[in-house]
Amino acid sequence: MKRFDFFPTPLPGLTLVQRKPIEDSRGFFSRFFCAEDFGRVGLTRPIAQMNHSLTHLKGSVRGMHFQYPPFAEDKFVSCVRGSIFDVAVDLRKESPTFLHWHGEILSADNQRSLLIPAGFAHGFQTLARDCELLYLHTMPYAHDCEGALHALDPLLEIAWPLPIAEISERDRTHPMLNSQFEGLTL
Ligand SMILES: Cc1cn([C@H]2C[C@H](O)[C@@H](COP(=O)(O)OP(=O)(O)O[C@H]3O[C@@H](C)C(=O)[C@@H](O)[C@H]3O)O2)c(=O)[nH]c1=O
Repeated sequence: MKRFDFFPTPLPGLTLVQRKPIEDSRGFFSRFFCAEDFGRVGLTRPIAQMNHSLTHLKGSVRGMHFQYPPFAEDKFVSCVRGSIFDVAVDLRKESPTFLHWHGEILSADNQRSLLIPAGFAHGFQTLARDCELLYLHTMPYAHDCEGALHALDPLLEIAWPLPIAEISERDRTHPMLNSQFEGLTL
C-alpha cells in the first residue's frame, strides 16, 4: 500500500509529498518518513537531525534560511499543527530556475510536506495561530555555515499571503540580494 504520493513542482528536485494516513474510528496512523520511498525522489542521505518549532502569531514569517556547503542540507518540512504557506527558493548556481521560488500550503489537515533539496533557501508564513513544524535534516545545524535571504527581497518577490505580523530581529536584517550573488555550487 502506498503511504505517500510525490508530486514534482516547477523547481527541479523540489517535491511535494502527500502523506496517506490510514484512518479508522480512533483517528489515523500515518507513515511520516521512509528512507526507501524518499530515496526514489532524491533524498539519498541519512537524516542527521530533527527539529520542532512553534510559532504563536498568525502572519509570522521565518526565513529564508539555508546552509552553505559543506553543510548544505536537504530538508523535509511538515506542519503538524495549524497551517502555513511554505516557500523554497532555488539557489543552485547552474539551475534553470535559479532564484525562482515556489510556495505550497502545508497543514495538519492536508497532511502535505515539502522535500527541499540542498541548494534551496526555505521559509514560511503562518496562516493560523500556534503553528508547529517538524523538520528532518540531512546535515546538522552549523551556525558558521548559516546563510539567509530577506523574505521581502525585491529580486525574489515572494507573494506572502498575509501582511507580516512578526519576524525575528535576525530575519529582519538579512541583506537584500545584489547582482554579485552567484548562487551555490554544491
Ligand atoms: C535552526 C537552528 C537554530 N538553533 C538555535 C539558534 C537560535 O538561538 C535559536 C532560534 O534559531 P532561529 O531564529 O534561526 O530559528 P528559526 O528562524 O525558526 O530557524 C528555522 O527557520 C526555518 C525557516 C528553517 O528552514 C529552519 O531550518 C530553521 O532555519 O535556535 C539551533 O540550536 N539549531 C538549529 O537547527
